[in-house]
Amino acid sequence: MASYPLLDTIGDPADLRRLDRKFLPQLAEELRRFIVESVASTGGHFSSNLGTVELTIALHYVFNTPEDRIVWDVGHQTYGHKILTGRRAGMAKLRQKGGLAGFPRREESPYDTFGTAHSSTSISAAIGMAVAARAKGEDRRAIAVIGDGAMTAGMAFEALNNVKHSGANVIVVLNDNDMSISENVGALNNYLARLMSGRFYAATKKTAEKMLSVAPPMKELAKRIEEHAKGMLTPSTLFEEFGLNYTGPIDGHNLEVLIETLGNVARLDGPQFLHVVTKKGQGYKLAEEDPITYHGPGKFDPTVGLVKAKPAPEAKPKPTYTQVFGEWLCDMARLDKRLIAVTPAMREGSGLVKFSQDFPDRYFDVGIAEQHAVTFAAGMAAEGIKPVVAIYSTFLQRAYDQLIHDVAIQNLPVVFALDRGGLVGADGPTHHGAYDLAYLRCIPNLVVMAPTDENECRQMLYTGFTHDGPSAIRYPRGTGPGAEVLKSMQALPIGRGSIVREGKRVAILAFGSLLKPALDAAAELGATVANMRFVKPIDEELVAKLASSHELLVTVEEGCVMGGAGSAVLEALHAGGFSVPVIQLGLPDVFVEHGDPQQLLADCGLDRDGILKSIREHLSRTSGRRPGMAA
Ligand SMILES: Cc1ncc(C[n+]2csc(CCOP(=O)(O)OP(=O)(O)O)c2C)c(N)n1
Ligand SMILES: CC(=O)[C@@H](O)[C@H](O)COP(=O)(O)O
Ligand SMILES: [Mg+2]
Repeated sequence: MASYPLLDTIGDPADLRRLDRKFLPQLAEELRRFIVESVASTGGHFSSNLGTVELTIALHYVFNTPEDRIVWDVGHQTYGHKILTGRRAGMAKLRQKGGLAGFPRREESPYDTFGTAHSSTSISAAIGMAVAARAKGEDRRAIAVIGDGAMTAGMAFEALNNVKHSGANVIVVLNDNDMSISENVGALNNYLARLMSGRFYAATKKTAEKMLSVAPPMKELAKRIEEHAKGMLTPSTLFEEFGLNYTGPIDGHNLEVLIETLGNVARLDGPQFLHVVTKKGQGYKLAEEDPITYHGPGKFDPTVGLVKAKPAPEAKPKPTYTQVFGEWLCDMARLDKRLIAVTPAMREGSGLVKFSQDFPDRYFDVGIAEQHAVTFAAGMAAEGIKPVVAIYSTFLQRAYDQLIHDVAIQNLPVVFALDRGGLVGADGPTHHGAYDLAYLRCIPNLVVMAPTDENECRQMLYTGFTHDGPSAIRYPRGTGPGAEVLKSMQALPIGRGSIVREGKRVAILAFGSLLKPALDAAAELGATVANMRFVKPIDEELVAKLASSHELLVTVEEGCVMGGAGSAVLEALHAGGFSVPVIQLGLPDVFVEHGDPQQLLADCGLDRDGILKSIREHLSRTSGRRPGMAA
């Protein structure tokens, strides 16, 4: 049984701050070891958490948390923070139903000062907290801890642009590990590399070690670090142009330097920018060597590391929808030279690794910059290119105006390959693709498709690509029902669904991934089932046909009921003058928590039993019979 003698004594940061500094390296070793053991047993974000062990300890050691507010950007790197703030036991149920969230949540702890998970919000929030403290006459600091990947988003620069003007005394700590999920990209990344590899970093590191070796009184040390750091920075850095006092870069794994420098920075007036250099995966060799694979692994044996699951020889492994997309993209690129793929920093998650290798000149990772990704694609489409934007449903929310203003109004042929449509599971409410059917179908010119299986996904991607206007194909995280994926590609008739099961009295109109439970429920009821395929344009003819021949229509979608695909059916019925009763099944008007996706679907009544229950309760209510009786 692993032992953590020092970590066992830390119930909260006050305990940490009572520790003599000489014990902090041991605490870091125990915390890092605990993170390895715990995350290997539950799965979760791994390499980013190993990289922030010392930084987390130093932040809680120097600042009077939770009175001083730490805002973690993205927040996937906060397991150490959660462990040191009294939630170590909760790590056993990390990202499981009823367990700890994988990101900071205000309702989870007073130390989680701001809910994050979508990147690049921390500086804005910290400025807000600093201005609030000043307005309330409270003496507290607000510290944003942001990664170099998160720094590539426009929102981070909107905040930097405002910080001096706001008068907010924020401290921005850049956790620079030269990685996003993939390798970080863009000019800022190169700039940071120059700051890191130039004379600044080497000199600071050497000086700090020299200073520490003579161990002068701390006050003297702090003063000399500050002078030295100051003295080096002849050319002002980009961050000083924004009005922040830049310090660094410093070694983010050296607790002494971190504590001294943070303490020093904390005492300086005006907005501060501390550049900290860390290694993603620090302390676990396999993650240090491959921080991408170890960014968000499932469960694994830490003594062995992640091993590729060997499928049983006879079993043909089911491809994920992401893999179906990635394969289609390469096939389509070979057929049409106009195709260019764009991703906002999600190469692996969106299935673009192979495409990036096979078509490097037609592959663009724009960094965490969804707004730029969409309008960049629109610019290409305006010039006859056929861009495919691979983007998670939840992250497209960041570029909603660009979708409308730059793509749809101009009716430009951009294909949105919307991965993670529906409930994603462990990442929870910030990442569920819950709203895309609603937020997409109200946009004119946009064709919105939801495949019911892997082959239909491929055909819909082709349909979107050959359509002369914008289109979105939304598919869920993970695998589908296991349909054979035909290599041939056939464009589907736009706006056409079809009846896939003939029945009577009740007709279930299924959209996307929930066709399977709909069919299972229909088999029990003798109901009709339609695969609607298109959320927009909705197949009004099919809706009218079903309304004219059934007593009850049931719409089923893995998306919010409010404004979703079912609402499109209601609108079609109303326009056609039908008054047939309709049950709309989908995600409820609440933020669905994190947990196992199948369990979450069942909790939302979107599995076979849930669909059956809703229909039977309706029928018994309307026919005066008790729930539970056969329809
Ligand atoms: C708006 C948004 N887009 C994409 C993501 C997906 N994402 C999560 S972490 C990450 C990389 C973050 O890099 P960095 O800030 O450097 O943190 P590190 O993982 O290196 O610690 C990305 C792209 C996100 N969380 N939010
Ligand atoms: C923190 C973050 O936003 C990403 O790491 C996200 O968790 C990836 O999600 P998938 O695991 O679905 O690719
Ligand atoms: Mg990084």
